[in-house]
Amino acid sequence: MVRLAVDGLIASGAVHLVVVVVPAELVDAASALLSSTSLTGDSMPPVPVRVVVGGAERTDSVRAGIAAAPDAGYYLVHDAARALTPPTLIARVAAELQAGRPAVVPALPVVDTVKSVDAAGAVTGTPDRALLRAIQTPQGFDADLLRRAYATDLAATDDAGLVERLGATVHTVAGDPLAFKITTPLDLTLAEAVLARRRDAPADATASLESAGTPEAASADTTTQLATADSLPGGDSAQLSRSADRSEVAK
Ligand SMILES: C[C@](O)(CO)[C@H](O)COP(=O)(O)O
Repeated sequence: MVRLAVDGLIASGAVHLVVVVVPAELVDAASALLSSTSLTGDSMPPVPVRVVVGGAERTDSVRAGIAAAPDAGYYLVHDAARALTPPTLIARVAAELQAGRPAVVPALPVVDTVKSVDAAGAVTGTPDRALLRAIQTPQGFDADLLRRAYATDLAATDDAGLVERLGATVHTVAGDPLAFKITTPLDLTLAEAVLARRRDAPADATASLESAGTPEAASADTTTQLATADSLPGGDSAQLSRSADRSEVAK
């Protein structure tokens, strides 16, 4: 999953450096796994991949990743668990940063009705589904903004949550069903099916899967969608890829 996630970031053409954050005991294995990953198309320079040690919480790991790329102009924070994220989605997030957005996240409409509950499990409310979005990665940020967010002691389940607490506006772009988080055994079965189908019919596998979610996803997009993968201006952009260190990931 880490390898696929890093390959996707590089294939987007939008990154200059990838920092992979892993538990200490997996540094050697990750380094070996990724040693031949700094590959790009014929006309592009290779993208270096650095492996660094993370921390106990998501925020500790992202903080370590930021420290490993101190000169970046932009950061894309990505989950290795979203290993099948299409490079076009990564490029879409990067393009919005390039266009001047300080914080950009991929979003999909929510298909289930969502309820809040109290500690006893009793329903306390039903938020309007039309106003909800499921948020994916990579999440893109102006580097100074993300560094400021990480200079605080705030906690959140995603990086955009930290940036929101600073009062910054976070913009959404259309997410992609293929950027789903591979967390449960069922997710893994789906991921394997996607990869098998890609091997058997590379051209139409992704297209048909993407089209299943695209019209609704497009309606969630509050910004212009660009499908090109231009490099970001003004110095390095860095990718922080979370390690697949979740205990619930199926082995
Ligand atoms: C960042 C994220 O993928 C957005 O949906 C999600 O919050 C990550 O959660 P995790 O518990 O760290 O996997």
